[in-house]
Amino acid sequence: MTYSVKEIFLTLQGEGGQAGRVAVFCRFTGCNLWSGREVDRANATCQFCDTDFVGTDGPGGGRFDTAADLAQAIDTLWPSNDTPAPHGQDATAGVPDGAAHMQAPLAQGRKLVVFTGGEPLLQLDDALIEAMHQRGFSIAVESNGTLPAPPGVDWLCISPKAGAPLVQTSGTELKLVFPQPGLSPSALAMLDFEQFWLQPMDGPDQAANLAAAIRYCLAHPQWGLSLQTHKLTGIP
Ligand SMILES: C[S@@+](CC[C@H](N)C(=O)[O-])C[C@H]1O[C@@H](n2cnc3c(N)ncnc32)[C@H](O)[C@@H]1O
Ligand SMILES: Nc1nc2[nH]cc(C(=O)O)c2c(=O)[nH]1
Ligand code: SF4
Ligand SMILES: [Mg+2]
Repeated sequence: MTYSVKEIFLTLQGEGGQAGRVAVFCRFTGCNLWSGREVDRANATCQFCDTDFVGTDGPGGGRFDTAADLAQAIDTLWPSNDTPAPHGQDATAGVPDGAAHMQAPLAQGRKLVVFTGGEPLLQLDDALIEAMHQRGFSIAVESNGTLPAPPGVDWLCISPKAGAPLVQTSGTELKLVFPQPGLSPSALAMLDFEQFWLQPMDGPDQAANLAAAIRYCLAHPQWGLSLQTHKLTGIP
């Protein structure tokens, strides 16, 4: 399996229930709901995408022939931690990388990779999940929910899109870009997720979308507000 990757970068998770956490982002090339070309946007199933996922020319991007090669490239970006943690505790001290996933999967301080795209479930497979776990990473995924998630994902974020079939109806967090004509939060509220977020649609109507999302959350407390904090802070 060859993996096609737009970019790999270290940043803070900007969105959802893990906002603020340090993570390596691996952005796969390609999506099943839009070609990524501006000439195709108006006819795409998903028309509001804020991301360039075309090609392999971003920082750290490229084609990786094996899961081991891609896992190594991702691991290289995790900051080497030579500063002792408080109280002499290191979350991973004495834990061989191969056994690190026996710890609480999302424990703070653990290595974290976020697979996104494009649509990561077009490429993420068992071999890559195994290779990341072997290196001590917890695995988060940002998906549009049109494809089934493989087992072993530690944090699964599903962001459904109006007009696209929702196949993956369970996960950790459901993060709905809001508003989307034809896809009401009430149609998703009974699905099997631990957290429910409204994320205001970025674009020309961002201010109105933010106000509408806040109003909806205040009236429907099952839902919380997810801000794209990386855009507020100016980080990738
Ligand atoms: C670029 S997508 C890639 C992952 C996957 N294809 C998906 O759609 O979930 C990453 C996240 O950004 C969200 N997103 C994309 N465009 C957005 C926009 N204009 N405003 C707010 N969120 C957006 C998506 O819904 C998704 O949660
Ligand atoms: N900082 C940061 N957080 C993010 N959370 C989801 C993102 C994505 O594009 O999938 C994203 C992103 O692009 N940057
Ligand atoms: S599904 Fe995700 S990556 Fe694909 S076009 Fe929509 S927001 Fe962008
Ligand atoms: Mg993004």
